[in-house]
Amino acid sequence: MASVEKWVGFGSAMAGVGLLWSRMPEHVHEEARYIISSLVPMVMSYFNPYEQITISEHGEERYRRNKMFDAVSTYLSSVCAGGASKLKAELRNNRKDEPLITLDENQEVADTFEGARMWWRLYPKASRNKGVVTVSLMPGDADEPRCFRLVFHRRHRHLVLNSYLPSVVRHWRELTEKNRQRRLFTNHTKDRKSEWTHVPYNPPTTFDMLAMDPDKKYEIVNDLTAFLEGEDYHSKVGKAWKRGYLLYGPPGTGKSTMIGAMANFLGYDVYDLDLTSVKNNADLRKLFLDTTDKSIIVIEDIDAIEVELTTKRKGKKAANGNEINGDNHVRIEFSDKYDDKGEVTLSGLLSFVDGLWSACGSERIFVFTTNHVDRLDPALIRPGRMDKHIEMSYCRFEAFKMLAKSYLDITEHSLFCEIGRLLDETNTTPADVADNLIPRGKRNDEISQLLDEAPADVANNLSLRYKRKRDRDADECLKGLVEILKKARVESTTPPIN
Ligand SMILES: Nc1ncnc2c1ncn2[C@@H]1O[C@H](COP(=O)(O)OP(=O)(O)OP(=O)(O)O)[C@@H](O)[C@H]1O
Ligand SMILES: [Mg+2]
Repeated sequence: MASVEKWVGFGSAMAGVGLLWSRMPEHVHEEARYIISSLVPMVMSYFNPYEQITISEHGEERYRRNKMFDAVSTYLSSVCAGGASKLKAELRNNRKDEPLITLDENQEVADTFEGARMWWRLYPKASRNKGVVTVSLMPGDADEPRCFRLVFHRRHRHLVLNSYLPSVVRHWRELTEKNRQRRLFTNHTKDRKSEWTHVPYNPPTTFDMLAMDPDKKYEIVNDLTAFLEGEDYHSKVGKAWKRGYLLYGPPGTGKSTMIGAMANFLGYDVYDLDLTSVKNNADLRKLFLDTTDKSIIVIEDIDAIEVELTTKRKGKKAANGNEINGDNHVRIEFSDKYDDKGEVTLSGLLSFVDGLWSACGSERIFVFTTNHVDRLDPALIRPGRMDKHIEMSYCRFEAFKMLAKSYLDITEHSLFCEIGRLLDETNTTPADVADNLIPRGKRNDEISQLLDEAPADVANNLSLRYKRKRDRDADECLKGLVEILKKARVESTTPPIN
């Protein structure tokens, strides 16, 4: 009975409120509605202990990709996609045959971080105005982009914002760095503007395969390692984090091969700058500013580039006394100022190597190559400008042994002594030696791959045959090399007939 009375009382109270509401003026209604609508979420959140963070595929500027979205996507693929029942697979454009596994839309996965449980869900693209036809000039403008939603208990808010999300980003950076497809850029002119285009870049050479004096190689690898770890050092001494290498030596001694080995060692992209298609210093500056950090900027055959440069000191002499101006090879000349209207100047180029503009961007390696170091303008090679001058020289015995290991898979042979002597008496390039170490028929590295993949009994048999073939190849190639070296020795000692 008491409860019926209570309900009757509640009903008449509500009727009273309704009467009061109907007598209120319209503007009071508006205000009351506003207060109620802002109170509802507060009340809801009081009872709902979960909070959420939305990470949209596009940032505030709608056409810029939100890197946090990519970070989460990569993180979830590697860390907790295994818990989801629907995944997507995609093959990336690099040499690895591993598909990239990502979370499918509307899938939820759970993750645990420092004991806190969180849930991720990928929401698909949604139409912004359901049932309304929108006309947009921009593709995708009518859609809400895809987004990840992270839900967690509010007591973990601090942990999520200060530790969990930063760790997701860190994880993403490490993974992308490891799996990144390296690129080879080159500049060209389009609509009278210089720009970079690129192709995937997987240089085949590593420092192990590079045939050169082992001490010199060790020194270069050490130098690059110190560079990689040099962030603190460079900021402590106030130097831009960059390094310049000048590689010089005759054709075929491995200068370009060394650049590939450097790119492999550092994991950097390579920008191959063709100065002849750069109009002026302003163009050059734009190209430099368009390069990314962690890159090698290469100018090959710098002595041979006929860049018509604005000259303030015509008739200047190079270190060897050659007249630079008018010389067939070197037309890089001095300008004391930047010349944006005219053409590329040496000072314009050097301002990026160690001038004002060199501080823009970090972790850059500059590599200049030349066949004629003596023809270069002294300004280009003065001490401190190019940090290291590396001579790539003719093939001697130590370098030959590295080539024999890479090409023939041998570390000793009865002809080694004779070859060593002949190499000392002739000036043969590693390219020429390497040319003579290529066996006919199936290549040895292909065979050793077959060996890896074959079942044990087949492999044993193959292995014997492989060793016999390798020895035959080595005999044949080394005998051929001896003949070639003997011929080269005779030619080098015979005076030319006038
Ligand atoms: N030091 C070396 N170690 C291993 N292979 C080498 C070496 N030098 C040359 N080669 C082989 O010879 C080929 C030509 O060498 P590379 O293009 O690096 O010479 P380069 O010094 O850049 O010549 P150029 O001055 O003409 O540009 C390479 O593809 C490589 O196979
Ligand atoms: Mg080269």
